[in-house]
Amino acid sequence: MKVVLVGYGRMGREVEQVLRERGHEVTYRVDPSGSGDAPTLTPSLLSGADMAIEFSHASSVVANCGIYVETGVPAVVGTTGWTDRIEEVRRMVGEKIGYLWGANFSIGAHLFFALAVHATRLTHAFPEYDALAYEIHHRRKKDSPSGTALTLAQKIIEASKTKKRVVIDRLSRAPEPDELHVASVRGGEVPGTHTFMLDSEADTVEITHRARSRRGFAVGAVRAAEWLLGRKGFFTVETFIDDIFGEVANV
Ligand SMILES: NC(=O)C1=CN([C@@H]2O[C@H](COP(=O)(O)OP(=O)(O)OC[C@H]3O[C@@H](n4cnc5c(N)ncnc54)[C@H](OP(=O)(O)O)[C@@H]3O)[C@@H](O)[C@H]2O)C=CC1
Ligand SMILES: O=C(O)C1=N[C@H](C(=O)O)C[C@H](O)C1
Repeated sequence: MKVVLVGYGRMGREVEQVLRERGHEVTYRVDPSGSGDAPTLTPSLLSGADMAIEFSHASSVVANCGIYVETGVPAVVGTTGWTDRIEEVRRMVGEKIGYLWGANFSIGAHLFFALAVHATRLTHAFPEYDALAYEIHHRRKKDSPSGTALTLAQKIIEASKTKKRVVIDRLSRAPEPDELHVASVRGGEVPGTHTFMLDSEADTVEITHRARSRRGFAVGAVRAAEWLLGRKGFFTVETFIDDIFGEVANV
């Protein structure tokens, strides 16, 4: 595949390495910081491209989607922090191009989601267990909570009989029993750690996904791009995971 990288920061560089290893070609790197070949995405940069892979900033996702649709180039998007506009993007995409978004492309994160959802269902019989979640990321991360934490929270709300709403950040009050509290910590170089906890008077059950590096995210994104080629419509990474690994993504 001839791939345009949109966003050439930590993830863009990692994706480039995986693309090379898997026999793909990077035709342009788009990044406003001066580290790429061009500062912003334009339709001409996508000419002749088979795919765009975007790890950029939340503020650019919707405008870039318009350019993918205009040029007919499919895109895999890993950028987080913009899902308040997901329905707008879904409508823009329609059946015109293939567009796949995921908050976390690492396979282990999807095993983590599946385990957390299963554990939540098991606690239907044990209401003494309360659920909570927290995530830790490097000091340069711009969005909070992480896209992965928000995705996890949505899945837990759907699976839980008690938790109905997500509350984030610092609470200056006690959470209500139907609120799932999701907290974020930022610092150091942590590539991404997410913990789901079930806690009772007797004990604690913890499920953690801890990325060792960004490689797992990048491999997943490139595999998702290979999967997307030739497909049309708006997909999330769960569809791709489900397709290649069976029911893991949707237990
Ligand atoms: N789905 C997944 O598996 C993963 C998702 N992510 C997400 O990916 C995103 C990027 O992460 P990461 O690479 O660590 O961040 P970085 O800050 O290292 O890289 C993002 C780059 O995108 C650039 N950028 C900003 N606006 C645009 C634009 N309009 N067009 C092209 N490039 C742009 C930034 O430039 P500048 O700094 O000048 O603004 C920056 O160089 C984040 O939203 C993060 O949460 C990260 C890891 C895994
Ligand atoms: O910004 C990051 O680094 C990461 N962002 C994604 C998220 O917001 O969930 C995925 C991963 O945790 C790394």
